[in-house]
Amino acid sequence: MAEILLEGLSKRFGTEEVLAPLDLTIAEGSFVVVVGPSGCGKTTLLRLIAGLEEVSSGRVLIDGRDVTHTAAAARGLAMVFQSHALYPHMNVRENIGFPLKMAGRPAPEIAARVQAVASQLGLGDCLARKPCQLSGGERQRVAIGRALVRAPAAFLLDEPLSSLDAELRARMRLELARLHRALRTTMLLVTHDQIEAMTLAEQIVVLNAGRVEQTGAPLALYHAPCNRFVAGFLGSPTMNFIEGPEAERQGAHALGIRPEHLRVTRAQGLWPGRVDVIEALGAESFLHLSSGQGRLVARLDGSADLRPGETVWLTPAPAHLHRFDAAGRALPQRPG
Ligand SMILES: Nc1ncnc2c1ncn2[C@@H]1O[C@H](COP(=O)(O)OP(=O)(O)OP(=O)(O)O)[C@@H](O)[C@H]1O
Repeated sequence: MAEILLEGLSKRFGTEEVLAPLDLTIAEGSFVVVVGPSGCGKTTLLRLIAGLEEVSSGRVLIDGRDVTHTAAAARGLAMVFQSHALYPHMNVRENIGFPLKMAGRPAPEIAARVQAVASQLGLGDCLARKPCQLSGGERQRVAIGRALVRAPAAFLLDEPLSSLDAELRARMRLELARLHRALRTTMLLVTHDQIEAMTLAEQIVVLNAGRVEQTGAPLALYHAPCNRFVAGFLGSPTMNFIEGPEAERQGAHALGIRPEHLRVTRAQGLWPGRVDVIEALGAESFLHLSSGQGRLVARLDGSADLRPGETVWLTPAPAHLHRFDAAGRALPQRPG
């Protein structure tokens, strides 16, 4: 287990700055998720930490040791990639044991370590199988096992779930969370999937165009985003944004209200609206509405007793109304 400290870490490719200098502490044993849109620099950040890319400035410290110019293999970190890249001709036992074999460890030690890791990951019954005889989730666990067998100080995971289908991804999310709880090894995962970030992270780092927008606990960011980018990036369906006279009346350039905080009633409320489409999912429904404030989405528990075309009233919950200035920065909540 290790603490990873980044100090003023930055990266330029030629004249293009893909990561502005960033400071970040990844506490020992924690699960940190870096989330951001495609091309924002997530993979580059992992590669800098892993030692697969030279930094342009700044330092990487692992447990207080400056490893900025240390070779990747000597950093004691394990990187797990999107493509699990198992050796197809080797069985699970050989795949997991491969790094120890390469390191010239004696056969009895390899056998014992592989056995221990496989039972930790619930792979004890699959040791003789080849990758093509495994499910996607099992393959993923073998890839993690191969990293785990070297007892890494920390795991760096680059979109490890993105090649899986939706159902398996949801299952593997849970498995990763369980695994982290069992191992308590420091994990840094990068993803463009905000649901993965919200459900896995103890701490989220929102990255946008090479800059850290905000860092914090998932729900802290969800409820108190520091700007419009973070507000719009976290949450699904996304936050409703309202500009124009209504926002100005409330002393802001834009208002933000999440779908679950927009009340829909037949009795008079704040803004009139019309139901365009209802997405009924059973446990919840999403109402797509037209109003003088633009198109809005509201979330209701259960099914809605409403029909498309119906006129309704919309009222945002005042305690959950976000206000943003013209630069997109969050303004303080209005008292009352
Ligand atoms: N070796 C390189 N040379 C030049 N530019 C690069 C190189 N590697 C990455 N980039 C650029 O740096 C930026 C960040 O890339 P990076 O792969 O870190 O983004 P990402 O957030 O991981 O994206 P994605 O989610 O699509 O994988 C991109 O604009 C990319 O084109």
